[in-house]
Amino acid sequence: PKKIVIDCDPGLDDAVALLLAHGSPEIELLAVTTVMGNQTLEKVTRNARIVATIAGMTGVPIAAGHARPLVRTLEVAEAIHGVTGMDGPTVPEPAVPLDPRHGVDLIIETIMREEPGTVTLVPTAALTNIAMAVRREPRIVERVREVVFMGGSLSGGNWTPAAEFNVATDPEAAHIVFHEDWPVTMISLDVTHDALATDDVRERIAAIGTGPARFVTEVLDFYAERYREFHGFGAPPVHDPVAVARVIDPTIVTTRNAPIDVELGGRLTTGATVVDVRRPAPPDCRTQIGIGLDAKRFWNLIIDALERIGDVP
Ligand SMILES: Nc1ccc([C@@H]2N[C@H](CO)[C@@H](O)[C@H]2O)cc1
Ligand SMILES: [Ca+2]
Repeated sequence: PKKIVIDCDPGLDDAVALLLAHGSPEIELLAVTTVMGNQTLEKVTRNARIVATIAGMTGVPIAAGHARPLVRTLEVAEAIHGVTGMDGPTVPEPAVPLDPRHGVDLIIETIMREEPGTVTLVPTAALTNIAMAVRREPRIVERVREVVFMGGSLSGGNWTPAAEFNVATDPEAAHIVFHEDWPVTMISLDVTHDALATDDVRERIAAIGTGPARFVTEVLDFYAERYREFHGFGAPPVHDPVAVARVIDPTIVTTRNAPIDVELGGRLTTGATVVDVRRPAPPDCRTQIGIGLDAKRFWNLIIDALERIGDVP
């Protein structure tokens, strides 16, 4: 199985990404770290522990990372994820402990402990923890197998007209991560907008009939309601699990090599990911962007993972 660390801000879709990783035999989830974004660090960290409780995910360390962006001020996505950061579902009290280490230290320790080239970093939030990990221990760059990041956009943002939320929340951190000499695959809005939680998908998940499946149904129903309110359609893109699906089965996401940069000084465009697709990428280009998703196989992965998790006492 592929060893991964998920750095997340649960977050309705982060929650689905965690369950997909936990229920997939192709994934060995070594650690979960949290970072501010969809809600405050305190709230998203509580949510990560709640998801672990629902999934019966014991033995995977969960550690909190940074509470603020490197330079700018935090604006949470409360309108979408709610005041708790995971509104909608009825949830238990978290019964999985919080690891006392800082999330950045857990990322570094995990990578430095495992065989070089075996750990994939899967950030599904602002890149603050990843950037700080790189600055604190530069040796992780050569040891990480790949960074598979949900974020960015080739065609307009969802937080500003130009910027996707995870990059807009901490553009300087994203700039750091995209300019290190490691392979980065950017799973952008252009790919995740095909990961739509349609009524049919939600019914198939509800039919699984287990506790975790009920939780995901309630998450997606709430998310759909919010998307209808804000974007006028009720089949919301479930962004974060697409990054995990890419690690599980790379053929589910088609990609192409392209240089990626981040705007830090635009009056209207700060946080925009600027991808150069004018010509074939130079041979030493280590960044690639998602350009297509096999949505049918994507949702089959999620349903399979939930069926494998089964009911949790
Ligand atoms: N409207 C909206 C804002 C933020 C997010 C979060 N940011 C990323 C998508 O932009 C995902 O990681 C998701 O958790 C999703 C929807
Ligand atoms: Ca997220």
